[in-house]
Amino acid sequence: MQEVIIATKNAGKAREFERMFKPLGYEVKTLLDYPDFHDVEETGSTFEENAILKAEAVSEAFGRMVIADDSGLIIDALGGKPGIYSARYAGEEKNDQKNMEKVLDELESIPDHKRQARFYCALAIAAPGKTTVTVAGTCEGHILREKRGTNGFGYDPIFFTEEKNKAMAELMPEEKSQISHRAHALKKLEELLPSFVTGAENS
Ligand SMILES: O=c1[nH]c(=O)c2ncn([C@@H]3O[C@H](COP(=O)(O)OP(=O)(O)OP(=O)(O)O)[C@@H](O)[C@H]3O)c2[nH]1
Ligand SMILES: [Mg+2]
Repeated sequence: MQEVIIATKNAGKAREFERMFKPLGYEVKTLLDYPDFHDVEETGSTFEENAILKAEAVSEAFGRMVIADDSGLIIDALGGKPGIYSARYAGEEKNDQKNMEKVLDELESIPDHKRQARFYCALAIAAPGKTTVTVAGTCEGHILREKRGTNGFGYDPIFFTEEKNKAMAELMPEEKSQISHRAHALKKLEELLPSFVTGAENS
């Protein structure tokens, strides 16, 4: 089986990529398999810039094809926040529960019809000697008034998808992998993958 390295330390993302790559014939490795690998600073001002920073840093270190995901939640009533700061919205320690509480507090006075939001995912693919490419996907919905469901990660319990008529955290993993921002972005990346394989991916 071919191996693909995803430059992430986020266990929720890692699970979703494992599920989505399996039918494509790729075994997923992430930075959770290489816990000593340093954190790549996300100093970009867009999702795409941060995805490129992560993919290129890890690709250079491993000499291999690497994919990185930079993603987040964009809430219209908050002028696009938390956006690229989604992981650390309530503080440096990256706490999903505190992030959701902060969003719910900030939206308390916002009526139901003004709670539109979307998840955004930029994927960057980098390989030695190749020009890095990015693709993106989105998933539309709105922010609930309280948490629902226990699946997924991040803001999934407060994000309602009209497409499934459920909170994201109420979806089975295979359902989220049909409609998510990450799934839509990966669909676009799929056809580019073969041209990035370096040969070192065959395990
Ligand atoms: O409910 C959610 N469902 C999702 O499907 C989702 N995708 C992204 N997010 C949020 O956006 C941050 C990414 O920030 P991010 O791209 O910097 O990743 P991260 O710092 O968690 O890990 P890494 O990949 O950088 O190692 C995450 O932590 C989450 O808060 C999501 N929330
Ligand atoms: Mg990050």
